[in-house]
Amino acid sequence: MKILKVSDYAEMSSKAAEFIIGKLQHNPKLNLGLATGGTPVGLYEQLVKNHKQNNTSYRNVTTFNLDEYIGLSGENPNSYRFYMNEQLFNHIDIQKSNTFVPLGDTQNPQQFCVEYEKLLAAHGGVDLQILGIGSNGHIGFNEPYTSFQSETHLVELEASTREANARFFNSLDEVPTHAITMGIASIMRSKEILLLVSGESKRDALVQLLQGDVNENFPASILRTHPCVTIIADKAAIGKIAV
Ligand SMILES: N[C@@H]1[C@@H](O)[C@H](O)[C@@H](COP(=O)(O)O)O[C@@H]1O
Repeated sequence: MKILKVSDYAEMSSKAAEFIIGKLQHNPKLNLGLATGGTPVGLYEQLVKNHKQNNTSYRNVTTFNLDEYIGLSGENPNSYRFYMNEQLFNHIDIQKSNTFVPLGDTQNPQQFCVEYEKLLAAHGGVDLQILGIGSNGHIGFNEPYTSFQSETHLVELEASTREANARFFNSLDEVPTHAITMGIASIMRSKEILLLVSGESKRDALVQLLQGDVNENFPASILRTHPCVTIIADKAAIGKIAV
């Protein structure tokens, strides 16, 4: 794993944007795996800014999002589909039909998961996957003890994850209890992974990722076994960790 140390959230976001734009210049048909949550908001802002200033094109890009809450339609402002449209897709020249986010209001989540996995394979998989990390080490919505062999599946969210994400909802009760997420094996099939880590609240998770064992009790630890991972972490997240 390569680790790039940056001063703060703003620098993490601009370095991550530069990283993606560099990949797009080599491969305008990039299959880009996207994450939601607070961490990549600044990155998406930078991508939008760059698109406006430099005309970087996403016309031939296909995107796959990691996860979505069960029970929320794409029109619900708390859905990850809505988030992606607002933060990124509505402001760049991507074809909406090439943007895939799991369907939170699907009638048949199990079947949907199988189809999503097929869709990823049919497109030749993800070239570059953007990831954030939960403080318990979750990636996507793969909570601790998720099998490293898992593919896209339905999950029950941990109380700590629902509490961490309650800040986006009116109350904790409104946070869905379940989600669809790409599995650990699905994420690990990406050719390349870019993990963004910002803030003191992620420091313990970063220590565990860099220094702990590769173990299903800490899902992100599997990234240590991937051949091409870059971590961009800010000073607040790194603290005194030797990197
Ligand atoms: N499902 C998302 C993840 O994809 C995200 O990376 C992580 C960290 O979120 P944040 O960036 O808001 O700290 O938790 C959320 O629950």
